[in-house]
Amino acid sequence: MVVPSPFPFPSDKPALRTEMRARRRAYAASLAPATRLALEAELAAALEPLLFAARIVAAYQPMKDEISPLGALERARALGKETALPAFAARDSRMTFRAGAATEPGPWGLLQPPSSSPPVVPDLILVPLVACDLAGNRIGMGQGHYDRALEGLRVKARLVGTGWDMQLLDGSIAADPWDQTLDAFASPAGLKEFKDQ
Ligand SMILES: Nc1nc2c(c(=O)[nH]1)N(C=O)[C@@H](CNc1ccc(C(=O)N[C@@H](CCC(=O)O)C(=O)O)cc1)CN2
Ligand SMILES: Nc1ncnc2c1ncn2[C@@H]1O[C@H](COP(=O)(O)OP(=O)(O)OP(=O)(O)O)[C@@H](O)[C@H]1O
Repeated sequence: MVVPSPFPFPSDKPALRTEMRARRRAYAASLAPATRLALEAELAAALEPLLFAARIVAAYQPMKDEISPLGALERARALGKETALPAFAARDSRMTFRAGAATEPGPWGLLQPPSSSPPVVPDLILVPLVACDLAGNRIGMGQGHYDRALEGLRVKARLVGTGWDMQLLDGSIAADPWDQTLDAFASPAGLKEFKDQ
C-alpha cells in the first residue's frame, strides 16, 4: 500500500503539503462513486478490531477529497461505542472532541456536534491527514489543530491516521518538535502499525 513518494520529494512541509493535496484531489476525482464507497467500506473493515477494542471513538467530518471515516464511526456505534467529532467554538479556539453527530456548521467549514454536546476524551482517534510516512510523521492542514489537541490526549488514545492508500509515503517527512507521531495508518489496504519510536 506504500506508494513511491513524489519525486523530487519536496524537502519542506509546505511544498509537500501542496503537492500531496493536489495528488489527493486528483486521486479522489478519479474514483467512480461506487468504487469510493467500496474503498470506504474496506477502511471500516480494516478498523474493525480497533473499534471493537475502543470505548470512545473519535473521527472527523470528511472534506471533499478525504476518505470518509463515517462508515467506521457508524460501525463503532453499532458495537455500542460512544463516538465523537472535532469541534471549535471559534476559528482561533482550540479543537476539542464532542460526543454525537455533526449537526451544526463549524468555523472551518465543517459540520460539528453542537456546543451542548459534552466534550469527551476518546481512546481511539482517527486522524485526517494530507500525508504521512512509515515512521508515523504526519502532515495535516497546517493549522496545528490536531498537534495541539493530541498533545494532551495521546497518553490515553491510540492515534490512527486515516486516508487513501496513496497518502502513505515511503520518503521521510521532517518532523517539527510539536508534531504528534501517529501509532498507525488505516486505509482500504489495511492497518499499518508503526514501530515504537
Ligand atoms: N475532515 C477534516 N476535519 C478536520 C480537519 C481535517 O484536516 N479534516 N482538521 C485538521 O486539522 C481540523 C480542521 N482544520 C482545518 C484547517 C484548515 C482548513 C482549510 O484550510 N480549509 C479550506 C479553506 C476553508 C476556509 O478557509 O474556510 C481549504 O481546504 O483550503 C480546514 C480545516 C478538524 N477537522
Ligand atoms: N502543541 C503546539 N503548541 C503550539 N503551537 C503549535 C503546537 N502544535 C502546532 N503548533 C503550531 O501550528 C502550526 C502548524 O503546524 P503544522 O504545520 O505541523 O500543522 P499540521 O500538522 O499540518 O496541521 P494539523 O495538526 O492542524 O493537521 C505551526 O506553526 C506550529 O507553530
